[in-house]
Amino acid sequence: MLSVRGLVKRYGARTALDGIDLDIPRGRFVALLGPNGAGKSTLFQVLTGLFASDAGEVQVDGIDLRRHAARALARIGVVFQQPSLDLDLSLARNLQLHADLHGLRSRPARQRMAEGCERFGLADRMHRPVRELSGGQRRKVELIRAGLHEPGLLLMDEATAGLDPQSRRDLLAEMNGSVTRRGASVLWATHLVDEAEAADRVMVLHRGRVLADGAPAEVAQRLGGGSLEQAFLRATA
Ligand SMILES: Nc1ncnc2c1ncn2[C@@H]1O[C@H](COP(=O)(O)OP(=O)(O)OP(=O)(O)O)[C@@H](O)[C@H]1O
Repeated sequence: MLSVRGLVKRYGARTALDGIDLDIPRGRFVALLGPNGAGKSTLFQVLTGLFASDAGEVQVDGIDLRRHAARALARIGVVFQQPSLDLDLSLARNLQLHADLHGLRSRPARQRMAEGCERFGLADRMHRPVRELSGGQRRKVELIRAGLHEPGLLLMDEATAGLDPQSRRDLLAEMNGSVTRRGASVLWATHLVDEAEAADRVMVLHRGRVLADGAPAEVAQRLGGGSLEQAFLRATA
C-alpha cells in the first residue's frame, strides 16, 4: 500500500529524514515510534505532498506521489498533529467540505458521515459548531473525516495527543477497526511506547533514520533486549 525508498528531507543544513525505506502492505497497523524531533511529522508532510523531498521515491498503492500527486493523495487519509477543523462550522459541514473536496456523491457521503458520528457517539452533535466539542470529540471528528473517502492508507500523527485514556483507547480501537473492516493500512506516529506495543509492527525512527523495524518483541530484541520501552529509551537516549 505504501512504498518509500531512500527518502531524504533537509531543512537548510539540518537533515530531518536521512534515507528512509519502508513498505507497508494492505491491512497492517504500523506504529512509527520516535522521540521528539525524530522526523515523524516531516515524514507525514512529505507523504501528504505538503513538502517535496530532496531525494527518494514514494508510491501509494503503486502510484508515484511526485508524478501523479492527485491520484496518490486520493488514497490517503490523514490526521495531522495540529487540529485542522473549522471551529465555526458545524461538525456535519466540516465533514461535508471534505466529502466535496474528494468528489464523493452526496448519498454515500451522508451515510458515512452518519455512521461515523454514530460510532463515536457524536450523532446528536452533528449540527452544532465544532467549537462546542471537547478536544477528544474534535479528534474523533478528524478521524471520521480522514476515513470519509475510504482511503487505503491512514496516516495518524500523534492523533491521541491530549486525550484521556478512554478516548485514546476509542481511537486506537477505531484504527484497528479500519484495518479489519476495510483492509486499510495505518501508519500511526507516536512517542508513546504503550501505543506502539499494540501495533502489528513497530518502526523506530531516530534522527531521521529507521533504527529497527518489526514486531514489537523483535524490535525490542534488535535494540538490545528488555521491554520495548527499555530498548527504545536506550536506543534514543
Ligand atoms: N520547518 C522546519 N524548519 C526547520 N527545521 C525543522 C522544521 N520542521 C522540523 N524541523 C526539524 O526537523 C527535525 C524533525 O522534526 P519533526 O517535527 O519532523 O519531528 P517529530 O518526530 O515529528 O517531532 P515531535 O514528536 O516533537 O512532533 C527536528 O530536528 C526539527 O527541529
